[in-house]
Amino acid sequence: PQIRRMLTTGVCTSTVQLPGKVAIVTGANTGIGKETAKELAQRGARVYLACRDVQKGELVAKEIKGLTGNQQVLVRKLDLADTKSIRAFAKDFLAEEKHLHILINNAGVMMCPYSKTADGFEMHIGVNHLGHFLLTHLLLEKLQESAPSRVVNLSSLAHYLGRIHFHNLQGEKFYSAGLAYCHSKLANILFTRELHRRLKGSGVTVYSVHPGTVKSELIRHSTVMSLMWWLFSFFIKTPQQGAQTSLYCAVTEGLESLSGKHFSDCQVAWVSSQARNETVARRLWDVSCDLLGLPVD
Ligand SMILES: NC(=O)C1=CN([C@@H]2O[C@H](COP(=O)(O)OP(=O)(O)OC[C@H]3O[C@@H](n4cnc5c(N)ncnc54)[C@H](OP(=O)(O)O)[C@@H]3O)[C@@H](O)[C@H]2O)C=CC1
Ligand SMILES: CC1=C(/C=C/C(C)=C/C=C/C(C)=C/C=O)C(C)(C)CCC1
Repeated sequence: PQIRRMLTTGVCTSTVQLPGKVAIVTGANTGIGKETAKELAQRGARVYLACRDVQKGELVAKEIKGLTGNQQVLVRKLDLADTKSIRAFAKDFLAEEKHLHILINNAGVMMCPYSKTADGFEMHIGVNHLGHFLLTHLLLEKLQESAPSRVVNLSSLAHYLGRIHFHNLQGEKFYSAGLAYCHSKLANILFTRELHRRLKGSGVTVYSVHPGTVKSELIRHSTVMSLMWWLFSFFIKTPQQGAQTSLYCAVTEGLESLSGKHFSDCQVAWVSSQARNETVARRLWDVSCDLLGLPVD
């Protein structure tokens, strides 16, 4: 029980309510994203569930509306493995909403066999990093207009094993499904830090998060991980516990001075030396813009 307590700590104790606030949670139809969306709805926000499978999203929206009594839970199609879908999602959202206060870049894939997104990006870097990079870019003006506003990027402790191999960003020269995930989670932290640097003074703050080791569908591509999760299920967080740090970064008052930082168990957490490399962060930003056809500034 003591080990369990140690591995499942971190509760967002903020009582902040969110009436009139607008939030987007990517990958909100299951796991950590679903619980994050539920807690935001519970606090009165209008929550967009950005899901690649709208049917799954609608079932979850119905469940959240029933549980929270908040009818402002909307489902929109977003496939982060397709830049056309990301652009369509952003276009419709910008036409529909005057504000965006909270963007939770939560969706993710782990250890999938080598595959590519619709635009030819390796799946981990494509969905976990480039997809969210483009989405955030397209919504940035709205976030700035709605300041104070926040961006929360789901990363992982796994970033420690990550490296940004600029000569092999798409895994074409060598590929390991496990490491590809780690590289993409490192990219999430570098993006957080660089976005924070660029947004200083704008009222938009940015945080990266390790949610803990959480029982979810993330391990769906790995039999070994599935077995470990099953064996150690007593020690790992529930999705509701896993959502606490995202929620903490999204709502806690007075967190502005910690923009750019990485959080775990609702506290600032240490990151690897690669994740602190400003030169790599700037280069990754430029390369990402280049790959996505965004102007490099
Ligand atoms: N679980 C854990 O132990 C840890 C999780 N994390 C991070 O937390 C985040 C949430 O993961 P978790 O809840 O555990 O995992 P789940 O697999 O349970 O949820 C992932 C979500 O991402 C969605 N998703 C996957 N690919 C796409 C895509 N192309 N476009 C849009 N949505 C997509 C999934 O949709 P669908 O259901 O349709 O597949 C699902 O809703 C991830 O970023 C993960 O890296 C970090 C550290 C540990
Ligand atoms: C060794 C060990 C564990 C394994 C943890 C692992 C392997 C975590 C992997 C996390 C990942 C992949 C995060 C995703 O981003 C448990 C289950 C905590 C129980 C205690 C002993």
